[in-house]
Amino acid sequence: MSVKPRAIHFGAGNIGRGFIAPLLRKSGYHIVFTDVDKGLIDTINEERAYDVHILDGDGSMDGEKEVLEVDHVKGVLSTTNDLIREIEHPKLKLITTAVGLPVLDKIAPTLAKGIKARRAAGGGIINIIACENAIGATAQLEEKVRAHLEGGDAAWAEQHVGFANCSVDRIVPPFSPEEHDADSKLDVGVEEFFEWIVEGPSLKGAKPGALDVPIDGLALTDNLAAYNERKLFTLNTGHAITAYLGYLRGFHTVDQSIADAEIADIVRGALQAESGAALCRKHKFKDTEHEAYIEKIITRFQNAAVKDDVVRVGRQPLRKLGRGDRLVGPARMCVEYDIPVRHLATGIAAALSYENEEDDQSAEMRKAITEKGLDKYVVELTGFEEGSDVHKGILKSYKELEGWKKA
Ligand SMILES: NC(=O)c1ccc[n+]([C@@H]2O[C@H](COP(=O)([O-])OP(=O)(O)OC[C@H]3O[C@@H](n4cnc5c(N)ncnc54)[C@H](O)[C@@H]3O)[C@@H](O)[C@H]2O)c1
Ligand SMILES: O=P(O)(O)OC[C@@H](O)[C@@H](O)[C@H](O)[C@H](O)CO
Repeated sequence: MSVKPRAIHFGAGNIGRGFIAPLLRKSGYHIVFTDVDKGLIDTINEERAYDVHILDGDGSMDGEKEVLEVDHVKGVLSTTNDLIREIEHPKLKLITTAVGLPVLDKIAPTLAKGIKARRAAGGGIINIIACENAIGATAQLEEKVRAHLEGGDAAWAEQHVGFANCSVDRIVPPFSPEEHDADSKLDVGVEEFFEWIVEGPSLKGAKPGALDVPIDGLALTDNLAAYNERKLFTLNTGHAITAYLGYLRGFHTVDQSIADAEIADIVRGALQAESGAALCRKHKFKDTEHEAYIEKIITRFQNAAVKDDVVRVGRQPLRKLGRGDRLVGPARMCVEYDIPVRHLATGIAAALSYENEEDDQSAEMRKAITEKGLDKYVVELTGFEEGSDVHKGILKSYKELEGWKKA
C-alpha cells in the first residue's frame, strides 16, 4: 500500500515554494501550503502546480538552467479551521515553516490548537521544522507552542511531536514571471545550490533520529549548532554586509555590490580572518574546507541571473543586528577568541547606516540613533562596552561610511 505522506508548509513565499516544497514533492509528499495571503492561497488552489526556475546563468534560456514542476499542491488559509483539519489528517507527517522569525509568535497558538485536535482525533507522530534564518528557530517555536499546551495535551505532544532545528540555505529572491515568460505568478526563481541540514536526534518516528519518509536532499546531523552557525555567520554575514554597503553605494543587486572591489575586500576580510577564524576555532572546521565554503558563497553572490535585491537582503536591520544574529553574533564570537573585528565592525556600521523609509526597522533604528546617540545605542544593541575596541571600531566605520553616502 502506498504511503502518500502529507506535509503542511507555513508560508507559501519564496523559500516555501522555491526550496522546501520542491524537495518534499520530489520525495513523494503531498504539500499543503498555508498562508495569511488569501489571494496566494486562492491561486494555489486554482493552479495546483507551478514551476521552479533554476537561475544559474549558464543555460540556453535567458539566465535559466532548468525548469522543474512542483505539482499536487493545495492551499489553506492559516486563519481558518481548514488548517486545524489538515493538522488532524492521519497522513500528515511533517510541518515546516518559512514565515520569517517574528511570525513564529503568531503561528504558535494555531499549531498548539492543531496539536490538541490531532490528539483528540487519535492522530500519530508528526515532526515540526522551522526553516527560518536564526540559530535554534525550531526551539524558539517549540517554546511558544508549549506555552499554549498543558496537562494531557502537553504530555501527548512530548511523545508525538518532534521539534527539530535546522539550517536552511538557498538564495530565493523575488521573481518576476513576466521577465521570465513564466506561466504562473506562483512560479519562483532559485539558485541551483541548496543545503538543508536538520538536527536528527530531535526527530520522532518509527526510527528514532530519522523521518519515516526520508527527504531526498535533506541531511541529518547530530551537530546542528556547528552547521547553523557556519551558515548564519558566513552566508548571511557576507550577504548582509554586501547588501548594506551596496545600498550605500547606490547598487540595486547583490551581484552588482560584490563586483565592487572595496566591498568584496571588506566581505572577504569579515568572512575569512574574522567570522571564519572564529568558526574554525570553535567548531574545528578545517581551514582549507572553510576557505572553499567561503569562496563558493562569494561565487553565489556573483550569480547575475539571480538579481537579488539589496533591499530584500537588508530587510529588518534590527533583527540582523540582534546579538545572536549574523553581524553582532560573529563579532562576539571573535571577541571570545581575541580575534580583531575590523571588517565585521564595518558591517555593523553599514547596517546602522541603512536608511530606507520603507523598512520599519530602518526607520525605528534611525529614530533611536537620533534620540539615544550612536555611542549609547551601539552599546544597547551589541553589548560591546563603550570605549572597547569593537565599540570604537563601529563608531569609526560609521563616520567613514558617511563619505560613502555622499559619494
Ligand atoms: N528567500 C531566501 O533566500 C531565504 C533563504 C533561507 C531562509 N529564508 C528564511 O525563510 C523565511 C521566509 O523567507 P522568504 O524569503 O520566503 O519570505 P517571503 O516573504 O517570500 O515568504 C513568507 C510568507 O509567509 C507568509 N506569512 C506571513 N505571516 C504568516 C502567518 N501568520 N501564517 C502563515 N503565513 C504567513 C507571507 O504571506 C509570505 O507568503 C525567513 O525566515 C527567511 O529568513 C529565506
Ligand atoms: O532572510 P533574511 O532576511 O534573514 O536574510 C536575507 C538573506 O540573506 C537570506 O534570505 C538568504 O538569501 C538566505 O539565507 C540564503 O540561504
